[in-house]
Amino acid sequence: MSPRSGAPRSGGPRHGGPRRSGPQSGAGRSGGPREGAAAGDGPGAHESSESAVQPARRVALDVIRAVNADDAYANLLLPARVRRAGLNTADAALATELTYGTLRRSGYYDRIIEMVAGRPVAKIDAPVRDVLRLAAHQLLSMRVAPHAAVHEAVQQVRSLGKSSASGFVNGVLRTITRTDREEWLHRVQGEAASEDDRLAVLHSHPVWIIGALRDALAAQGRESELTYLLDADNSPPRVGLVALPGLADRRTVSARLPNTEFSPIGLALAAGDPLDIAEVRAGTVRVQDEGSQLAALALSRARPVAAGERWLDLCAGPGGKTAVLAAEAAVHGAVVLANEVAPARAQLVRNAIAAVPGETRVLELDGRVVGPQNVGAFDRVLIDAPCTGLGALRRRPESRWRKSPDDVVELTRLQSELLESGLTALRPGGVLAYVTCSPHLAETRDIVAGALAAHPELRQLDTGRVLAEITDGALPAAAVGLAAQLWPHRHGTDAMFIALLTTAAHGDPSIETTMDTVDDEARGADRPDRSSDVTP
Ligand SMILES: C[S@@+](CC[C@H](N)C(=O)[O-])C[C@H]1O[C@@H](n2cnc3c(N)ncnc32)[C@H](O)[C@@H]1O
Repeated sequence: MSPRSGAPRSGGPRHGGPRRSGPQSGAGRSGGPREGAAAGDGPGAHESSESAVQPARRVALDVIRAVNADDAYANLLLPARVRRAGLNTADAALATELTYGTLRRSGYYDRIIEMVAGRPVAKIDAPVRDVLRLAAHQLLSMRVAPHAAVHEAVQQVRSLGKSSASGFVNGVLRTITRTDREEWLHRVQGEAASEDDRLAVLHSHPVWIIGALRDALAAQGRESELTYLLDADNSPPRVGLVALPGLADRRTVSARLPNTEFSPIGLALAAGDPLDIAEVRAGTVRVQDEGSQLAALALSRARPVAAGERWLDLCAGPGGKTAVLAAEAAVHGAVVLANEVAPARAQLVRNAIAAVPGETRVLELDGRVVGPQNVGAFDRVLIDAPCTGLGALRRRPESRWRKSPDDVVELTRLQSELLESGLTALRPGGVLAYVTCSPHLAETRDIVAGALAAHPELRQLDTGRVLAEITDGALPAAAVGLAAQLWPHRHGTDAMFIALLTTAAHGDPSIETTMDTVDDEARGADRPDRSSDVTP
């Protein structure tokens, strides 16, 4: 079966600092346009230029500045800025494309800016650099008239109090417009130091992430799909909604919205504000990626629920999966305990489950202590572990540039400890779902293999089979061993990894009928040394 996403799109660069100081293009060779003084150029010019900037571009630059200068999150800040600016629907869509597109592809644009300017982007004044990236996105990836993009960029740099850099901005951007997009792609690829570097620049992912994604696809025999995945990471995700079981009837809502392809409780929102939907305002329909829905259902539907079961959601914030689990539990007379270490996120969990009847308590503990305090107390446990989020790059445009291989090292330690705690909390014969929104093998396969190696009594359930039942056989090619790996390019979901584990409880027939064979390979018998996975 071929991947779902369409033809590859252009774009993409690497993160981080300068790699090339030497100019490559004609303009670069001659030293490139001069940036001028970096400091503010006088108050009066600033205000009048600001009002001259088109509102969507003003909002986009504002958000990009906050992301790059203050570590803000675009997906959180943009909606607030759009509201504050009172943008109409068309301008809001434009601001979103400008912001997300620029942040995602800034690595690619940086390489071109470096070629033209004749210096590393790190040596360009940060606000000026952001103006250049925003304009480069319009010139290289959007259908914006070049003169409009250049003119607005010059106005923007003035509005930032950097009038002396306006000639530099004008020069760099005009030089970019003189070469067509295909030729830029060609030139940038010609500069690449290796095949992974070429893909990194072309698809705007850091090189170490290219390697991690390649390894994860290869584990499924799908390495050839890498460029489809990279393209999908650069494409806006569709908005998915979940109709909480027992609280919202998907058939009623789907009279207005189409069902999603795989999740039996999912709906797709093609356009518009989810808050325009009454059920969303009531909290019975929620925004949620289809992959997250399937992860929660894999646990709640792994086997029939007995009334009175106790379920634990150990890393619950902000509560998307808790809401599904709590709704499922309420239907069957089970009870959920949620836990989230960050108090603000624990509050989001409480908000997420406000519409769900029943008493779902939310603790605010380090998940590593919850197991030892509740030995064998839960029938089902969800460990939706903190992870690099490499499977959700579509949603968080800046995140790929913020993560590093060091994060993998730190996170994998925490993931193992949280899984250990969850296993301690699991009653013999109970079911545990280990889930990440990352396909990185060190965070997925290796964590599960470590647990299997440490606990001879532990077994893997056939997650692919459980998902096949949930989706009525519709989910293609998700199995990776006895676990499951979803993909943006293949399933249109975030790249969720799901592994179902159980301990064999003597005489528990429900386990014997759902349990597949033990995956000895996953236990680590022939496990390759993955330590190299976390180096760039
Ligand atoms: C991937 S997110 C969970 C997403 C959530 N299940 C949902 O569907 O909305 C991981 C969560 O684990 C939390 N976390 C990180 N370290 C933790 C710890 N030691 N104990 C418990 N939670 C932790 C993070 O704050 C984050 O909210």
